[in-house]
Amino acid sequence: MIGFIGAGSIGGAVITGLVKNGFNADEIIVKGGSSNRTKLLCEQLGFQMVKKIKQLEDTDVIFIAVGASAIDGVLKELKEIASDKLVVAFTGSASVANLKKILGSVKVAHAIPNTPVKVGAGFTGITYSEDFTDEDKKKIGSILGYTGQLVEVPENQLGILGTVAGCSPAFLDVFIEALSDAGVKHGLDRKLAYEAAIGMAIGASKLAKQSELNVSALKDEVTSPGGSTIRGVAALEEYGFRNAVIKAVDAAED
Ligand SMILES: NC(=O)C1=CN([C@@H]2O[C@H](COP(=O)(O)OP(=O)(O)OC[C@H]3O[C@@H](n4cnc5c(N)ncnc54)[C@H](O)[C@@H]3O)[C@@H](O)[C@H]2O)C=CC1
Ligand SMILES: O=C(O)[C@@H]1CCC=N1
Repeated sequence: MIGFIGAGSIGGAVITGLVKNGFNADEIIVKGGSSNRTKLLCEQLGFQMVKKIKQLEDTDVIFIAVGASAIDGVLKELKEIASDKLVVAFTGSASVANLKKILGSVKVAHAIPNTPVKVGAGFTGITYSEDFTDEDKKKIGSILGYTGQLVEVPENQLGILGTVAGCSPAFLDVFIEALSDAGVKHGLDRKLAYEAAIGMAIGASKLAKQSELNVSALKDEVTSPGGSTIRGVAALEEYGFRNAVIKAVDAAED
């Protein structure tokens, strides 16, 4: 059995990704917050819902998906039942050291998933406490593997990995929205503009993943000499697109 504390944006996305990609909902117990969001998700997915953290006693892995203001209270309650469990916190501001400070000898991990976990196409960075065995890591991999890629990194790289993969779905969404707006400005139907922009993002990402060429060379393949694309690329440079992306990552990191 696995447990979740918090089923908001990222908790709900991970639970959805698990169930929609074949993880048995009967093996998931969720302790949600005060809104009825967890209840609505429960009606869709069919996991077990509980009101108190101590009702997660029969689980062997617990995922914490609450924000920074709630985590200390959650950890203090969790400590009473967590001694034999693996605890993974998604909370951005958490750290292995801070988790250990409250949970003591409990094995803990800090992970930053991204919202595409919801459709099994996520990218999750994870750092384990030193006492995690290979078997423990395999167990976490066998669960989060249902939601996409899981990559172990040292904790000093988890923050920036979480920004590049975890915050950036929002950046890409802004790009897709802007591209669609531009299509509409030039006369495209709104629905078709979204379909074209999203279809392009999926296709170009698939090509970037599968091709032996790097993204710079893939860009070169689109820019015909004297053609329209290179004029668009030059305009992106003129308006500081590349620098805007770097500044967005700087801002998220700060
Ligand atoms: N949204 C995202 O894409 C990602 C978020 N994170 C991190 O995950 C954390 C949560 O973020 P979101 O899901 O976006 O926020 P959210 O506000 O959507 O979800 C937090 C949930 O925790 C629940 N909650 C609060 N106290 C609780 C308690 N005592 N017991 C049970 N549930 C409780 C709230 O009701 C809420 O539904 C943040 O620290 C964030 O940095 C990490 C990776 C990605
Ligand atoms: O915005 C946030 O703080 C979280 C961390 C990664 C994605 N969302």
